[in-house]
Amino acid sequence: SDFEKTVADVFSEFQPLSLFLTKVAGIEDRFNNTGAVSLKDILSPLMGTLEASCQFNFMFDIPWLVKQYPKQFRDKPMLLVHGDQGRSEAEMKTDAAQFPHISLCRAKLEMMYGTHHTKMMFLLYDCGMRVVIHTANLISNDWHQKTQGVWISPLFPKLTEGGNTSAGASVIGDSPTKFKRDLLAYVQAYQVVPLAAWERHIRQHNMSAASVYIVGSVPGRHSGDKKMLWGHMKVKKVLKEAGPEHQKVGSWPVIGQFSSIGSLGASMDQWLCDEWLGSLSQCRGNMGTPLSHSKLQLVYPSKENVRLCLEGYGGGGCLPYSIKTARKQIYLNNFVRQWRADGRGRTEAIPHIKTYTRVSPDCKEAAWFIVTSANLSKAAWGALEKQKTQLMIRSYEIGVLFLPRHFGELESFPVGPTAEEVRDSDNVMLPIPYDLPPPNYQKGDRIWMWDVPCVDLPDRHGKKYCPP
Ligand SMILES: O=C(O)c1c[nH]c2c(Br)cccc2c1=O
Repeated sequence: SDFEKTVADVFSEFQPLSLFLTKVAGIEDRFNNTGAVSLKDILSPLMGTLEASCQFNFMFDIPWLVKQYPKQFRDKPMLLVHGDQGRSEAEMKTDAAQFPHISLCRAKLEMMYGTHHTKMMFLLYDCGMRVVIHTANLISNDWHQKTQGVWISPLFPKLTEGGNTSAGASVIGDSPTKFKRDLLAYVQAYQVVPLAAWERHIRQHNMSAASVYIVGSVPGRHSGDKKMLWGHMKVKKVLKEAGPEHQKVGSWPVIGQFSSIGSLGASMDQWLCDEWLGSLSQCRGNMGTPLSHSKLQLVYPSKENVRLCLEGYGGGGCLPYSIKTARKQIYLNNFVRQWRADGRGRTEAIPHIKTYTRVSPDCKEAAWFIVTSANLSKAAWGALEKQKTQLMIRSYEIGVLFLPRHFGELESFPVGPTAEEVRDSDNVMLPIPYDLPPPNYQKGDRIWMWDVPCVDLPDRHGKKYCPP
């Protein structure tokens, strides 16, 4: 029965996609016992005997983070990769100073408004290493009552012959999706000394079992063939080369789901529908016919979704969409859908997860799926400049793209509305985090903005919302 399941059981039940949600306090056990992990689960000795780890993230509570490691691993070297500058970097150094096994590495952020959003773990074991790509900050609140996504890699064994074998251009021990090549390119883009050791660890492991694509973003103005390496242009490239056929999926809707929205331009045709949707609606054999913007659905919590969530209005604190930005892009109201996740028991767990997918009109199949740190913003996905010759990205982001062809020559993923169906299915099934189709906003409801008071109706704790 469920209560005896270990994290090793939970992990093996959800292969080969290995796509999990985080556990949520206060919901029925069945929604946490299958297809869901905590940070302690991920770091458990049952997943491997840790020698060292590297944590990429945006927000860190270092004393809390240390306590998530099992006691026997609490002195193993840990590198924290962050983007903090000035005072917040000083605070981080103070927090880290009390832990001799922790060192810090600041990612360069030379583009205005760029952030180090990437949420990734490198876990080096005595017998191999694992990569975890997820959406949660390393603070207690992000792992308590929110919906977060986690992809956990297979255990990558150490390469036998001669270790790092930097065989010139090609990479030894890579997968059909070039996971290792692209992960190395991402790590190398930081150009910081502390990551050189982790680059070597990656080189020394056989990652041929990785069946997902890396979709990363690194700050900069990327041109030439580097233009297709990052952000939405990487997605476009992969979908064009290896995505499902246009005649099968060409009319399917594209669904974006995220926890924040950037300034996307005065009209939908400037970036959202031409450039960004143009990349995410790519498929093999596509003759360039753009997807009608009536097929774009954007899942982002409404005010009522926040009011009724487990955390009450406070849950909106991680949905930093400002009225200043919202009033410049009212066209978004035509695309937004509610967050509802009854199938996973998480309708009331605010979505900090970010996912992007393309599903059939009957909601039974998915053409592809992405879980990533990237919200709906130009800073994260990139914006083409100079007559589309360069892709300008402000932030570090990372995610993974699942294509059906790498999971048994499938043409599409059957969609699993509940974790039990995915667990019990004999064939590959996509554990979709939210209900399909995403419901429209109700009349009188509005998009959540974190700087707009809510004084008409109280939340479940009887509180109103009066932002500072
Ligand atoms: O990378 C992330 O996950 C996040 C980035 N920026 C945020 C702001 Br600004 C305000 C509140 C929450 C977040 C957040 O969660």
